[in-house]
Amino acid sequence: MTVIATESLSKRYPRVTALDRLTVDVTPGVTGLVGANGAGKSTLIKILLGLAPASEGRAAVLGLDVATAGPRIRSLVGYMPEHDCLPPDVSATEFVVHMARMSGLPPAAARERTADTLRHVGLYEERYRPMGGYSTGMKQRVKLAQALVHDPKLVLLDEPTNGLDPVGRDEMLGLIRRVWTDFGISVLVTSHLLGELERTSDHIVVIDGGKLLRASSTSDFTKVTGSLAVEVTDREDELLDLLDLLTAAGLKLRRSGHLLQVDIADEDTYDVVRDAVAGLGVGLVRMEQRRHRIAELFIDPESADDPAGDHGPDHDPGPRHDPDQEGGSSVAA
Ligand SMILES: Nc1ncnc2c1ncn2[C@@H]1O[C@H](COP(=O)(O)OP(=O)(O)OP(=O)(O)O)[C@@H](O)[C@H]1O
Repeated sequence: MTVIATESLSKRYPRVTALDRLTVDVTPGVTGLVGANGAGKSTLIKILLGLAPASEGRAAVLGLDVATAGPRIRSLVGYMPEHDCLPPDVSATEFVVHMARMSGLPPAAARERTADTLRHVGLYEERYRPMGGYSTGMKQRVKLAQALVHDPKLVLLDEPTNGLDPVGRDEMLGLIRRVWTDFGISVLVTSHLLGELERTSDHIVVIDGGKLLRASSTSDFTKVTGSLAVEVTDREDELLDLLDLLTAAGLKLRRSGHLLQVDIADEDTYDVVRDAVAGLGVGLVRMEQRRHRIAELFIDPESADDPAGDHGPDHDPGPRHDPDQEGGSSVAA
């Protein structure tokens, strides 16, 4: 069963091709749509809601054709827009009740569902105050609540973690995960940060320049690109002992000079490597988890015989560190 299916979907503006023959299926659960700014994420969402026509190709949401069934789709789907769009003089309760009424809920049901969804997103006393005085995190929560209030089958969340600090981002990602696990509402969530979507999503779709780069389950995704870089001091005998021990422990690894790149099989991999290093008394220079880089998404692991060779010890820039976005690896250049 698919909740979203697109077939050779294109959207051309006079100067830009925002979507370029995108064919992708999204199944129930949480799906992360990741791409740099301008990759075409918001354009895709607008087409899926039936708010913008495609230039070519087809798309269906919950089995409904976006070209003909826009109003029906919008009654079954919740949408959280990217930008700040909340009226400052209105309280969260008033606003979400209004959105529920717009979706066709009768007054009593609208009030009840509003209270439930605002509770779910963690807004309590503040819900009666004008939203102009809210923090970014509170505004994002109200935007999530209004997307959920009419009990949709699917929600489309456009950059819900935008502008949040690391704690706020983790809380938002936790809420999003629970939209699926607690309520069974499927989620398509966009971000330019691959790392944060990996933790939240069952599936990941990566687009770049409007084209599909990759679509797979998150576990396949991390299996392919997750690796530990282990750099040891230049004692060849120690290095060989470590290689033997890790291979005997069933780990897959590649060697490039004094750098071992160990595929992360599961959460125990780190401990196995650490214990082996400690047990042998090998001099360890560094050990760190390689973050994803968008370039790596192009590498087919079956055909790349020595990925470590591309990023040898002298060239490996190490994990991408984005000071604003701690904990996530950015796919933006
Ligand atoms: N109405 C429009 N008219 C012309 N060009 C547009 C329009 N909307 C989007 N674009 C262009 O289409 C491309 C894709 O934009 P889109 O907003 O879908 O990207 P995005 O992945 O959502 O990025 P962001 O996170 O920055 O919004 C961009 O080059 C953008 O400038």
